[in-house]
Amino acid sequence: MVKVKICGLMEEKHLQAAVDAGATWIGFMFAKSKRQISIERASKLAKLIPSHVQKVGVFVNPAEEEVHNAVEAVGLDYVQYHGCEGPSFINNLGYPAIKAISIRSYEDVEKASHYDVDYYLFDAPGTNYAGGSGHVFDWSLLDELSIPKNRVILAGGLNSENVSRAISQVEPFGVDVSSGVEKDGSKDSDLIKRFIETATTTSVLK
Ligand SMILES: O=C(O)c1ccccc1N[C@@H]1O[C@H](COP(=O)(O)O)[C@@H](O)[C@H]1O
Repeated sequence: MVKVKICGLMEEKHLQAAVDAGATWIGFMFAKSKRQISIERASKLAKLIPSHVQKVGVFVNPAEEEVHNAVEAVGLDYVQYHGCEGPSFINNLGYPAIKAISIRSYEDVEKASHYDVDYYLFDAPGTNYAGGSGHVFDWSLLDELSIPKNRVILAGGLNSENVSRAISQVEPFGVDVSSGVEKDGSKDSDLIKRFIETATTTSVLK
């Protein structure tokens, strides 16, 4: 079954909807974004998350100190690097890591092979911010991967209408969504439930 990450949660009711519907990862956005959350607020919300659901902190070119503080205060299980962080920066920090890579071309896909991380998150390039644009990239660029599929998380403009197609085509380990579970600019519990149900009931076998 495909794993699901719901990203950019800021309110208790939406977090609860994601947990109840079976999310594997909950993402807190610490980088500059309309979904940015403070460490204090994320720490409070994190206390409501059961231990089988993993907490991911999303950063864009952070200072090391910033990452250490958030991991400790929030109890993050993974750090998602969504900027231009290099392999040595990520390795030196030493936390379980997800490296996001913006995909415009096959050369971008190949950048994944430079990193030794737990998961590779392939996303569309950002517009106002480094990610969370709601745009889809050309999934066929992932047809020939040099990294194992069980390390791939697909992101970028996913929603309950296109996620089944995305899973059938890319066969990722997980999918990640932010804008696609929002209504009028805010997260929506029904959209979160529908997305998780659709993704987790889609067969990964072609
Ligand atoms: O969500 C944001 O605002 C954001 C800002 C800066 C870096 C990453 C961000 N979000 C990440 O992008 C993916 C895809 O978002 P979407 O589904 O296309 O809206 C999202 O899941 C976050 O991991």
